[in-house]
Amino acid sequence: MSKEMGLTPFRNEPYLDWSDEGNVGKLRAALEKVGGELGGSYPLIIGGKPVETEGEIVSENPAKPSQVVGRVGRATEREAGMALDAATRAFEFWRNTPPEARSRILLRAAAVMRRRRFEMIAWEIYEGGKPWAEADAQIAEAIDFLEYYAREMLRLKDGKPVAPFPGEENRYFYQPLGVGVIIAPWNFPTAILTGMSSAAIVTGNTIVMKPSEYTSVIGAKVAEIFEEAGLPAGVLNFCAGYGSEIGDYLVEDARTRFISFTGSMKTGLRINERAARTAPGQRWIKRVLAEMGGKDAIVVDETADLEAAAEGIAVSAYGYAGQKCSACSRAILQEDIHDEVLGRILERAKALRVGPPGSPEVFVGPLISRPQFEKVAGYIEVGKEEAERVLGEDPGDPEEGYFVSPTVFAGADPRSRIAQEEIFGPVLTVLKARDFDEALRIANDSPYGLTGGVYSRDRERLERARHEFRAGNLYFNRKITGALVGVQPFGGFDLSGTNAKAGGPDYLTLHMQAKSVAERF
Ligand SMILES: NC(=O)c1ccc[n+]([C@@H]2O[C@H](COP(=O)([O-])OP(=O)(O)OC[C@H]3O[C@@H](n4cnc5c(N)ncnc54)[C@H](O)[C@@H]3O)[C@@H](O)[C@H]2O)c1
Ligand SMILES: N[C@@H](CCC=O)C(=O)O
Repeated sequence: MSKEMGLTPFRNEPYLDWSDEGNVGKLRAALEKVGGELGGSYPLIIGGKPVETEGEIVSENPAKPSQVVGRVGRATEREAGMALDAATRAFEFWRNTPPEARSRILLRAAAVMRRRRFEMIAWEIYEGGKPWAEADAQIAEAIDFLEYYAREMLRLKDGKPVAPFPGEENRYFYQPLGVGVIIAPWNFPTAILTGMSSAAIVTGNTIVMKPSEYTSVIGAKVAEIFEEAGLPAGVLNFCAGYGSEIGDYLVEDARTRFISFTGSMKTGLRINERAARTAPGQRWIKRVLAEMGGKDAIVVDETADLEAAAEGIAVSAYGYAGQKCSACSRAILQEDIHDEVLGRILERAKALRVGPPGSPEVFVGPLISRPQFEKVAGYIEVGKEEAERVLGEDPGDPEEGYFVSPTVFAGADPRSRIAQEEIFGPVLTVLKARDFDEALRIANDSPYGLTGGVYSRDRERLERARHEFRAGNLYFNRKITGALVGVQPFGGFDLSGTNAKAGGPDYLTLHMQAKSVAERF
């Protein structure tokens, strides 16, 4: 147990206080320092050695697309194959490395991340377009994953008790799986990449780590932090590349034992299908963890604190410009309070500062990329056909940054596209329901089931929602984003994914196989 190593119990890393001038000064200094490092080159790292590639990924600042954040190696199938080989070789020693030693690497990585916190926040701002508080929350969450999984491994290292049987010793314990392919999205480029990678590593697996093509510089920094923490060569192989170029190859290869993916439903389902086929020479059924999108709803009834509801909806809808799988994209308001809550949402949304994340007051930064900007702009056109746009403007010139202002559509049909499809931008669809029954029915009328919320003071309704609201992460009388590691294990139902519950007590076991050993004396 963690007590054996003298560890304090897990506690979430506190967020930085941006009203503290000291923190503001430190971040400005980090932004300047990192600003001087923009445009640098980052090779792949395979088996601990830098590997140059013919092509490159040119990563840009979404708030200023002409600014190159960095140039990162762009793996082809050749380098992806090299990475799988290196991970396969490293598995031979890493699987036998004591769990305590593996946990120590995570603890050390957390310490390195803490020391480099302002620098990492700065990279999040430049490459991810994150407002300050969001960028900071990313690094805090990454630290949390490292600290939490280090302790979880110590809890699980000796397995679990089984029923005693006369004349025998019976043991039940866990062993690593093998080579894992880690495929991450761009929207939580430090936290999710660190979380998925550290869980795989601490359980004794070796990995090929593929960050999103939009945030590959941050991927290189995360790899660097693990190296600085003393992770042996070959355990983590940094293999940046385009999903369309190396994704299928990594998923289908016989050397791959498991895939840990976070991203869109479309890609997740593709991975799931391809991983199910048995490649020649493959000796296992591949395991797939696929955490995917959402079309998350908040229901407000007539008993609710309407002020709190409007605040929770606005924060959940527009934080990081709505680019969270947990974002509120549907507000379902009972008809007797609909107009009042809508009015309060509009008030709040209008007051949000939109722009390049140059100061702590900016709440809505840019969308991540031109394709994402075009996708959201397209949905705004769809929304204008399907409902009434009561807030928002047509997006401006993408050459000036991928900005879209907070947008609200009202009067939509719950079956319309803007009420059914994941938009992944600062676009909220407000729906009207006759009563709580209808509100819950509308909330559940989605192929997704990631997050959800209810604002109500009615105990009976809350208890009903507790069981009937189809969401892996359900919140009452608060915002529906910002799940905390160890506190709200994260992962959805239905087509939101495999319900892996990152940051929870079952997560690490998904990266291992359990063994029963019986010895008769
Ligand atoms: N449920 C969660 O925990 C969670 C968390 C964050 C984001 N998301 C979801 O992620 C999506 C946004 O992320 P995104 O745009 O990066 O998603 P995406 O599916 O486009 O890409 C995710 C990753 O998959 C890779 N990829 C693309 N094609 C592939 C293929 N054929 N094989 C293997 N890998 C491939 C990409 O290169 C990237 O690294 C949203 O839908 C969001 O809801 C979910
Ligand atoms: N875990 C994050 C969402 C991750 C997906 O984008 C939250 O709870 O807001």
